Amino acid sequence: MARYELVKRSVALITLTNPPVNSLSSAVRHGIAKTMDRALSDPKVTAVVICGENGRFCGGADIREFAGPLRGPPLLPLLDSIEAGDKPVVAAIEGVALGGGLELALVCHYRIAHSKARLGLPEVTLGLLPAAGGTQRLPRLIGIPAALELITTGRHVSSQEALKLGIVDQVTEHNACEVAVEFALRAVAKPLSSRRLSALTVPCPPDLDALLEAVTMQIQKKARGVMAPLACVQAVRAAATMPYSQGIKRESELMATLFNSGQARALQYSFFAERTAGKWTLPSGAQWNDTKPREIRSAAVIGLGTMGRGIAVSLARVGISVIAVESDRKLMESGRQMVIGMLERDAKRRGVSASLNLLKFTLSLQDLKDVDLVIEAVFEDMALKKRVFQELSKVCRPTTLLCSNTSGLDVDALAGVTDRPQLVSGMHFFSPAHVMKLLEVVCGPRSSSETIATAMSLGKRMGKVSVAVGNCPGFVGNRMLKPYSDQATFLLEEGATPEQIDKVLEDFGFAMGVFRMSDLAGLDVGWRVRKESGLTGPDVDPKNPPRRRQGRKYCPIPDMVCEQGRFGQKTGRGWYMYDKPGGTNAKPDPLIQNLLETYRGRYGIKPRNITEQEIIERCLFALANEGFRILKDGIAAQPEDIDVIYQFGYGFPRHRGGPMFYASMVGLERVLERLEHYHQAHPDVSHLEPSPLLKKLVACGSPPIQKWREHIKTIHSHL
Ligand SMILES: C/C=C(\C)C(=O)SCCNC(=O)CCNC(=O)[C@H](O)C(C)(C)COP(=O)(O)OP(=O)(O)OC[C@H]1O[C@@H](n2cnc3c(N)ncnc32)[C@H](O)[C@@H]1OP(=O)(O)O
Repeated sequence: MARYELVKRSVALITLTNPPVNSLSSAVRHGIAKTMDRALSDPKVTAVVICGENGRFCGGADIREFAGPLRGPPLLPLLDSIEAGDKPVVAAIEGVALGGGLELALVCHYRIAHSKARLGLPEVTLGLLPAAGGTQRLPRLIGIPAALELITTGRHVSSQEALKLGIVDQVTEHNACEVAVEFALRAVAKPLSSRRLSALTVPCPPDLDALLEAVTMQIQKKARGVMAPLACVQAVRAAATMPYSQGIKRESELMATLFNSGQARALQYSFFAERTAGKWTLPSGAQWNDTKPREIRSAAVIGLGTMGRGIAVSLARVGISVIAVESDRKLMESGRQMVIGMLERDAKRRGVSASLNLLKFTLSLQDLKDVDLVIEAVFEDMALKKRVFQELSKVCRPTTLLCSNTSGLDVDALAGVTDRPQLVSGMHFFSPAHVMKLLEVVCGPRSSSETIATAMSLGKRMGKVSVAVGNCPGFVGNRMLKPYSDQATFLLEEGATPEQIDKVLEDFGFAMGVFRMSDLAGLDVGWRVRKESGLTGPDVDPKNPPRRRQGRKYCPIPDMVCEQGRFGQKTGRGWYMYDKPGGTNAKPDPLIQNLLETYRGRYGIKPRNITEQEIIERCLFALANEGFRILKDGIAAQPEDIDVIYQFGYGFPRHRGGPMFYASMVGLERVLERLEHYHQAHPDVSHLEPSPLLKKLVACGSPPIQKWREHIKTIHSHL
């Protein structure tokens, strides 16, 4: 796990060998301890270089080991002993030096980085802090403000930025290991005392308290309820105000509070969930690692509305040439201006030149005959989409992949009107498509494995977290949204207000409560869907009992809000009022309060006081309950997929892991018991009836989330 060689007769070269990222597993820590002892005790050795195999220095502690008891030498004393040694040690950083990997580099007396390397202390993103001396050494090296920023955000820096900050001594374009060996030979005669970071005093800014206060406030605003960044601030404060020996104790104490916290478990689960989601399997048995995606050089986007524009930008900025199609010249021209503006702003922010030459705008589908892939992003109307797919089938060459950005319509029905159903899939982007990281890749029953592999790989290339899902109304994300938002509107009937429900959800950690999110997305979209499905509007049978549709309980309040022309932020009025159309500053609106009171009066509903607990349980347990149904129906292959979708597409707080992980943390038995309780109180709300899979898992002793898959026997997997 750590290879030892003697090079240039007197330099001990220690290579970490734990692919793929050379994480500091117990075996690697053991290997470092053994090889360092050997180097320090061998009189032939005058200096040491530490590097990582396969061009990667070290990705930090082995996160998988956190779940078990500590084995092997603990990291902190091991690192302290490297720094205290009397032979110069040089870190040769290629690829990454992250977390414990950077802490290892910081105890080396010198650091050489390859020009393409990335460095950082991302522990905070795992609910932890850099507890192997990182919070004490980095401030001593680069000062409090810069260290505070890196430690509290976990941001990775390039080697060029690391050089500017003073984290590394040299950046090289050549083999960092060879450069480090030469560097080590030159360092032999030099004194080491000034190179031991723990011995340095911290350059402390005069306005330390104000700085720490400002950063704390920033964190509380941005990451409400998240513990780790606040603990990081306290650890850095210790570095600024205490000698190393005491600071390191404070670092350990703070780490102890974080290490076994639910937040740390959720964030570490989220790290692996994101990677698990990329590993899809289809019912045919084809999977991510045995199906080659097609190379996509050119693509077309049909429709230049909000979604189409964002999709065009996402494609062009990764070097794919894009033909954007509109049906109307005026719309095409305004779309062109907006796409160009978005690409220019994006390029400016990234310090690159905008790839405008990759864009072409047209009014004719005939121009698409040679593209590799088409993404249709027209209005959410099945008849219109079918016409587009029929036309594409005639126009595009037979090998062109045809994808729809539908947010919930039947992808197989679209495939059915084409001459190539195997080349059709859904690519459901989230708005704004050039910003939001989630992509649901919808596998129709006839989509080929190559089609899915290509859509997944294209998503990755565009920087998206892509998740393969099955084909059913709403797929995973929007199908689950229904019971969640239904519960929120039922709670309005019973006595809650939009701002009360949103506050509870935002305090839980959601980026936005359900009503603020609906105002942002536009209330008219759901209204149109409800009208089309006969739930509201003139087609509803007047003999229908009030507050019931299609045999189920129905809350018409969202329709009443829309009937008043309140479509959300864009109209300046929705569940809230805004300063102006397009405004974002949501204020409670007395008119909504009136509407709710009148409504309750009309139906004789006596408003009651609704607790925070009830809001959380009814909204979130109903959400997870639908997740269990989705798993049972084979629409998502694993709970991780659902959690990733909710984190990246719906603002579910990452430090809670996602709806399914949250249910597992609360305890499946408790979730079942509460759902049974609420279903008894609302027997006409089917979403509150506990799903068979939840019941089965509880009957099997509530296994950990990683084991749920073993209990899911889908009758027919859609994936
Ligand atoms: C106290 C705490 C201390 C001292 C710590 O050090 S906490 C760990 C801090 N380090 C990190 O947070 C780095 C985490 N890893 C990454 O950010 C990335 O993996 C990477 C930038 C190092 C590489 O990215 P990439 O090339 O895209 O590869 P993947 O992300 O797909 O990773 C490849 C596989 O390696 C597994 N992995 C990565 N890092 C670790 C780790 N530190 N411990 C355990 N396993 C790790 C990752 O899960 C992938 O596994 P598979 O999916 O292939 O099974």
